[in-house]
Amino acid sequence: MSYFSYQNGVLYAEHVSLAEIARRFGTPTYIYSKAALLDNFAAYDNACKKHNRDSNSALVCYSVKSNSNLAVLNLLGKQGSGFDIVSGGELLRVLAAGGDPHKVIFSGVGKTREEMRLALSHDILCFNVESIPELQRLNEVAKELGKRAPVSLRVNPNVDAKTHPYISTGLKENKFGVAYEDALPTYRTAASLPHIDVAGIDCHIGSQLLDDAPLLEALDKVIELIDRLAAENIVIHHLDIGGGIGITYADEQPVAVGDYLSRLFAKVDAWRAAKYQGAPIKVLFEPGRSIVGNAGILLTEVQYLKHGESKNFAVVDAAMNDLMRPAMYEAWHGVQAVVQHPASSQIYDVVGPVCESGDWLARSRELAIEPGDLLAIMSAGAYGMTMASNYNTRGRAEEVMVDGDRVYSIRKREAAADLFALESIPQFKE
Ligand SMILES: Cc1ncc(COP(=O)(O)O)c(C=O)c1O
Ligand SMILES: N[C@@H](CCCC[NH3+])C(=O)O
Repeated sequence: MSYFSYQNGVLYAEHVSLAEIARRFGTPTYIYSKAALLDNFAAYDNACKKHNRDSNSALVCYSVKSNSNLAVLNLLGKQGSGFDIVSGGELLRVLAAGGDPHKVIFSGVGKTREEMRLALSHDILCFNVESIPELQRLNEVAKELGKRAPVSLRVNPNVDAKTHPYISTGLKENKFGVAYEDALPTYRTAASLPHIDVAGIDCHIGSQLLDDAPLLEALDKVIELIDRLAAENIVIHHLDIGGGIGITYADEQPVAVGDYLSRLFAKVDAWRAAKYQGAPIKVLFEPGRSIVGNAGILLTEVQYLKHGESKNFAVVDAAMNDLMRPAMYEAWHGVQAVVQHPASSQIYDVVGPVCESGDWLARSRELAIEPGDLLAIMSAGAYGMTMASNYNTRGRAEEVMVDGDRVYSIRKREAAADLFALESIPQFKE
């Protein structure tokens, strides 16, 4: 199903015209489709059910960093989703959205004591620990609270995810996880610490993966480790394979979530049957982009058309502070005119008002546009609003959710003037 499509020459989100959204909510505005979010989550959920997994034997822990809007978290939580967090702030957002802390896993290389306390006090499902010093710190903090911390080690399987180097995380040179060779001794340390409970094993090899072969290769390596740990009586109760499945930005053809999960569960089931008399192991997933990426777009208005010496620029009212991906990774996002009209087309770079040459959203696109026209920046639901900043003292975009023929604001626009009002003005003495 297409959640964003043209009807009589106007681009719609589900059954609401983007022109109407701009009129009601202004621009720039992130627009999310509720149906897309539900369908994308269901792709995981249905594949788990198809392979006879219930919530005790499989759990989707949506990766909050990809889109942490409270309405999005609330919607997914109501579908039974757990959450993968990387900060105390993300835990507070999950709680504010009504998410279940017992379904929260905490990833990240730099957890502070305060964040550990917060997570322990809410009895989260598991800490994905990334180093021995972190393990020791967690043991101390759990001791202070009179608790035991459930732990997975994030193992770095040294598998090439074949994605952009900035979003590849499972190689030796990446800062993430414990080296594969060090995993056994690190588990021995974990098992010896009085306030640590070894619960699982975790890996996450990168993002925007189009093929599941590297994920299945990582799974093989994780399985091998679990067997070696079992030989030492260190029992692993869950296996977390991370997130990483990609989406279509241009013409990429990512593996279907259902196919990937089928192959993964087939491997897991065959292994458990061969080595553990069929005793199941719980499988966790940490998807972000594949749930929200194509469920969102960024709506912006053309302010000026500027014809430079060698290029034409469409200056719009969204910028790198709203959508950082093009500036940061030279990421490609589709750009569609909301109203198709007969103006003659030209090749434009779509740029924002921020004072950086890197402030572009799209390059060399053929567009038939005039000042005042609306453009939709496609596939912007993941790592869009969550990576936004107030650079250039710009306010933040509005966010709305479309549900059939209804649309509602899910975050009040923050104008630059609001930012100013938040700060007290310092008094300088002569
Ligand atoms: C630890 C961890 N889990 C899950 C994710 C979500 O990844 P994706 O959005 O590619 O599914 C990320 C981001 O890459 C991550 O770093
Ligand atoms: N922010 C990245 C993905 C990072 C994944 C986090 N480990 C993107 O926009 O593609």
